[in-house]
Amino acid sequence: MGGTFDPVHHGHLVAASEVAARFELDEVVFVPTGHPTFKQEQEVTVAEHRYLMTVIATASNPRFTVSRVDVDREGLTFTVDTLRDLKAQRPDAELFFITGADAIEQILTWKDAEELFTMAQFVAVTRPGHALSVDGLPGDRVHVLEIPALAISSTDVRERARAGQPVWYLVPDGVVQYIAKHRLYRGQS
Ligand SMILES: Nc1ncnc2c1ncn2[C@@H]1O[C@H](COP(=O)(O)OP(=O)(O)OP(=O)(O)O)[C@@H](O)[C@H]1O
Ligand SMILES: O=C(O)c1ccc[n+]([C@@H]2O[C@H](COP(=O)([O-])O)[C@@H](O)[C@H]2O)c1
Repeated sequence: MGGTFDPVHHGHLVAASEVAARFELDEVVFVPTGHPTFKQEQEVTVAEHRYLMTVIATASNPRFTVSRVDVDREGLTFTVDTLRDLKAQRPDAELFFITGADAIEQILTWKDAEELFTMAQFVAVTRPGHALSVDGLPGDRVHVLEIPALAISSTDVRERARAGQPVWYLVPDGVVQYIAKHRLYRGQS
């Protein structure tokens, strides 16, 4: 599952858990972006903080891991590179890339979009506030999964933290504490 995870929240974790159960996945690899290509206009928290919060959030689940491939790669983050790197590390694995409804909607504008579908299957999960459409995408490589609706976004968590509002129960407890300890999101939205 790729994401900017700024910060990781329970919407991400439920999506990963649901897809893992439905598709009987051995492992869900969370891949925080290095420099997200579609978020160049906005301030994004340094990758190391986002990576560490993702490690904290996933630590208790034996099937969840976190990869540094995008964080450690120079330049903008493209999923075609993510999948290439993951495949090189796990040559025998069948890859599924998990996305929410908003992300899958844009996938045809991603770099090397056609090639992506040859490298992995895609699982598009429902997300409150976003219509889930996979029209025009290859039906044999793109799956749709309805998951419990959690109307949580990283944007909302950042805005709450900045406003001094609680973020308990929107993100894992360790992430609440990490945000407070490092005084994240105090000066941005
Ligand atoms: N509440 C949610 N339910 C289902 N999928 C989600 C949810 N939140 C995020 N996702 C999906 O997780 C992936 C990573 O999302 P991302 O890290 O950009 O979080 P975000 O909450 O959308 O962040 P932001 O508000 O900063 O844009 C995307 O594919 C996104 O669609
Ligand atoms: O490869 C691309 O062109 C591309 C363009 C936009 C987003 N993505 C990926 O989609 C995932 C979610 O991205 P974001 O910006 O919504 O956090 C993340 O893994 C990104 O690397 C990938």
